[in-house]
Amino acid sequence: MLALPSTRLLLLFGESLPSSRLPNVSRKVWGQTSVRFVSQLNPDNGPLTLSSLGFKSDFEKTNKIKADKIERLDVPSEAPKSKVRGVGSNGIKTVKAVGVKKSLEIESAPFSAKSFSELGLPPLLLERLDTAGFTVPTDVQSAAVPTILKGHDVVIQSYTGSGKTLAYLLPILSEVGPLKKKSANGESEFEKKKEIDAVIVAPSRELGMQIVREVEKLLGPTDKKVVQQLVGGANRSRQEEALRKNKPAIVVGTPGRIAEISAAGKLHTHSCRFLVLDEVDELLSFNFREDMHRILEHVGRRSGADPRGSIAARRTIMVSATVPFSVIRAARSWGSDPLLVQAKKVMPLEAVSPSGPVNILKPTSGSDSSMRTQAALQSLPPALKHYHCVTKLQHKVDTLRRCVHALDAKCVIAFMNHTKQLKDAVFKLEARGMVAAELHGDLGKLARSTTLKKFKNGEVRVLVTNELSARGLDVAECDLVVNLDLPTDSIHYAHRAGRTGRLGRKGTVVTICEEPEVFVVKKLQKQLGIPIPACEFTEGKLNVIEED
Ligand SMILES: Nc1ncnc2c1ncn2[C@@H]1O[C@H](COP(=O)(O)OP(=O)(O)OP(=O)(O)O)[C@@H](O)[C@H]1O
Repeated sequence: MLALPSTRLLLLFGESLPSSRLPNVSRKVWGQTSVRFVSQLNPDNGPLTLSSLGFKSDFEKTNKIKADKIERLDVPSEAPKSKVRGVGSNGIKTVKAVGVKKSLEIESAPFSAKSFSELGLPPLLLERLDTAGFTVPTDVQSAAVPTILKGHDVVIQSYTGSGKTLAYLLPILSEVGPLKKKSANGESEFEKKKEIDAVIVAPSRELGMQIVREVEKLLGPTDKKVVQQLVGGANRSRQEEALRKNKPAIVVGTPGRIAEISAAGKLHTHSCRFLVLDEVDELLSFNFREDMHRILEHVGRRSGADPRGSIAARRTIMVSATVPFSVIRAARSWGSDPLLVQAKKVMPLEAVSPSGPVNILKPTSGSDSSMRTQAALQSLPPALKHYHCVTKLQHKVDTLRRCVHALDAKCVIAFMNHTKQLKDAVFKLEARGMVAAELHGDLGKLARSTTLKKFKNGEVRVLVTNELSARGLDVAECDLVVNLDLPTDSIHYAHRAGRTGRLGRKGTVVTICEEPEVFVVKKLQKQLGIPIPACEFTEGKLNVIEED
C-alpha cells in the first residue's frame, strides 16, 4: 500500500502536456525533459512515485538514451513521395501532396522505461516477453505495471495503440498462472484449481479473442490452456467443458457469455483476484447493464465490501482510451481508492473532478457533452494525420478508391453506419478491382474471423465495417482509416481513428462527407483539438486545400 494518503497526491512524470497534442518537434523536447514531480494538493507530502510504490525509477538515468532513441526514431527513413506547392488544375490552391510509406516504421515510439526488468516482473515472464519480441515497455506499461503490482485498483487511460493490453496483462501474469513470481521458498507453486483467478471482460468477440491471443503469446504453446475464451457466438457447451477439464486460471470473454455461464454455476469466480474491464466506457453502456451487474457482483470480493471469510479483495482494472466522468464515478464506487494511470502520470481518482476527468490542463464547463469531449482528448496517437474530403453521396465510394490509390494505402479500414450501404460499398469497390470485404454483426462468428484473418494477412486491402471494429481491433499494418459515414461523436471518431497509427506508426484518417456535413467535421476538430483540413484527390495525390 502507499505510504502516503493517495487522495492528496498528484504525480507527473515528465511533461504534463498530453503527448497526443504534441507535434514531432515538441515530442523530442519532451523526450529530453527531466522527470518532474508535482504534488498539487499538498506540497508537504512526498509525491506518489514509482519508488514510493516500491520500484526504482530509472527515468532520469535513461533520459539521455531515451532522447537519443526518440531522436533516431523521429527521422523518417524515406523521403515523402512528393511535395507540391501551387495551384491545382481546378483552381483550388493546393499546398502539399502526401504519400504513405509502404512499410510502416515506428516513428515516435511511446517508450519510457529502459526495460521490462525495471518493472518488478518475475524472471520467467521477462523471458517470455523477450521471446515474444517485447523488449521495451511503453509509457503506459511503465506506469501501470508497478501500480497494479502494488495492489491498487486502477483506471488505465492512454491513447489507442499504446499497449494498454500488456499494461494489465503483465501484473496479472506476475501473480497468476505458470509464469508468476516464485514464493519465498523459491518454489513456483502453480497448480490447477477450480477457481478462476482473473476475469477479463471485453465488449466484442474480436477484441476478446485478440486478448486471448496476447495472453497465449506470453504463456507459450505448452501453457496455452491456462487461458480460456468465453466469447459469445462460440459453442457454449464446449466452453463449459473446457472450463471443467482445463481448469484455466484466466478467462477472457464478452459480458453476455460470462454472465450466462456464471449464472449457470459453471464459472467459479468467488476468490477471483483480478477483474479487468477492457473498453470500460463501452461496457458501461445500457446494452451490457444487466450482464455487467452480475459480473461485478459475482467476480471476487469488492474491496471495501463485507469480507467473505479469508478471501482477498479483487483488484478491479478499468481500461480505455476514452474515460468519461461516468467511468470515474463508477470506478470510485467499485474500487477502493482507485488510481488513474496515464502514460506519464498516476493520480488518485479522488483528485479527478467532473470538469476535468483526464485532462487537467483544460477545464470544461462540466456538462455531459463537454465531459465526453474531454474523454476524447488524449485518446488519439500523436503521429496520426487527419483530413476531410467533401463529395456527393453517390461519389463517396469512388472517392474512397481514389483516396486509397493517392495514399498508396495497403491496409485500409472504412467505417460506415448501415449494413446495407456497407455491402453496396464492398460490391462497388470489388467491381472496380479493389479487393474488399465486409465485417459486421450480421455475419456469423466463422465468417467474421475468416474475414479478419484475410485482412490481417494482407489478402483483403479494404475492410468495410461498422462500429463493431472501432474498438480495440489491432492490425499493426493498418495505414489508413476512412470514415465513409460520420461517427456519432468525438469518442467514436477517436476509436475509429485509433485503428491506424498503432504504437507510434504512421497513419492517416480521412473523413469523406457531404457539404452539409462539414460543420460536424469542424466540431470534431474543435472537440478533439486536432486539425482536420479539407483535401481532395487529384492526379493520384492527396492535395490539402488551404482554408481562407
Ligand atoms: N512494449 C511493447 N513493445 C512492442 N510492442 C508492443 C508493446 N506493448 C504492446 N505492443 C503491441 O502494440 C500493439 C497495440 O497494443 P494494444 O492493442 O494493447 O493497444 P491499446 O492501447 O490497447 O489500443 P486500443 O486503445 O486501440 O485498444 C499490439 O500489437 C501489441 O502487441
